[in-house]
Amino acid sequence: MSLFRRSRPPQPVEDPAVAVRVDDLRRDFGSFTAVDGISFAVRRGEVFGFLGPNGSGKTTTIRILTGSLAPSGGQVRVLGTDVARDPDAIHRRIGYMSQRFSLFEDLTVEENMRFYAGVHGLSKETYARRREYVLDMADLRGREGELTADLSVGWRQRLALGTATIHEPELLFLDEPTSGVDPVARRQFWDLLHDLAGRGVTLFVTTHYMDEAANCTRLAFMYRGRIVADGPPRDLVAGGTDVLEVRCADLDGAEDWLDDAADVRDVHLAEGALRVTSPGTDPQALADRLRDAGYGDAVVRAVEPTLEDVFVGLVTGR
Ligand SMILES: Nc1ncnc2c1ncn2[C@@H]1O[C@H](COP(=O)(O)OP(=O)(O)OP(=O)(O)O)[C@@H](O)[C@H]1O
Repeated sequence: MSLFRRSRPPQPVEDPAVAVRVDDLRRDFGSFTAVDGISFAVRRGEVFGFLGPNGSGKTTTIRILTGSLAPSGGQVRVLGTDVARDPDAIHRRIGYMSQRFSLFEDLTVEENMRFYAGVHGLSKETYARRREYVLDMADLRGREGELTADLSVGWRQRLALGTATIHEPELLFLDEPTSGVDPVARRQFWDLLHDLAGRGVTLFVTTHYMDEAANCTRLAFMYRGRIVADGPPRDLVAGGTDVLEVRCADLDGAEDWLDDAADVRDVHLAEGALRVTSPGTDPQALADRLRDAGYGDAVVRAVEPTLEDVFVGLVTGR
């Protein structure tokens, strides 16, 4: 054993307003690179949406940020702490809610809350106070003794949020927290998230739902291990290429025809019209081509892109 402590490289002075800072993060699984040199920062108080198709590297990134997986390269600082050096220091200050809710189905509501209070070492007094908060927040008062398995998905989801925040974390990671939940429960859940954000909790959320993405203050979009777009939702939409909307009687036929057109990146049906991603294509020129192809009644106009259009454009353009 050396008598001298090995000197560590000096740590950068962290901006206290930054909750998460990721620099050139990389994670390989064998010869496969799941996270390919990403960099971004999340400011305290933000509702940060981390988006991307299945397999793009979101969960891998969250596992690294929460200290449960080691990175292959790069730096990660969470709440000013180097996660790789001191994972325990951040565990007390962060919360994590996965899409599987991490609840014990054969325990009651009360027992689940008490279990997570124990995991985080809450005192009796703190637990008594937090228990009241969770019961009110999750609308579970009177159901303390019910088996978790008997609760509806929406209630289980709110209980999972309560157990993930029982220790009052400063930063909460939510990995697809609303998958499999009906639209009403999803909206109620987002109300709870906004309430948490209003109390100063930084939220780091992954979701597949674009309406939820629009609730975030900032978004990063992952694709094949890289961040391909980053910014407030409004800026991302404003920076997107216009989408062409096509209306005609035979939408199925027109969709097939457009699918085969070389300059069309994406076409899909939404709300009774076709939305066509085809950067640089003039609406009138497309209407003429559709008419020549036998869709004489086609009306084409340029419309504002939605977030979904922007991301479809990013993915199909690669
Ligand atoms: N332990 C592992 N061993 C090998 N490959 C892995 C491992 N974990 C993840 N991967 C691969 O890394 C890629 C990224 O996975 P990850 O779960 O991070 O994606 P994701 O964006 O979270 O997707 P989803 O939305 O489906 O959860 C996938 O191709 C996945 O198969």
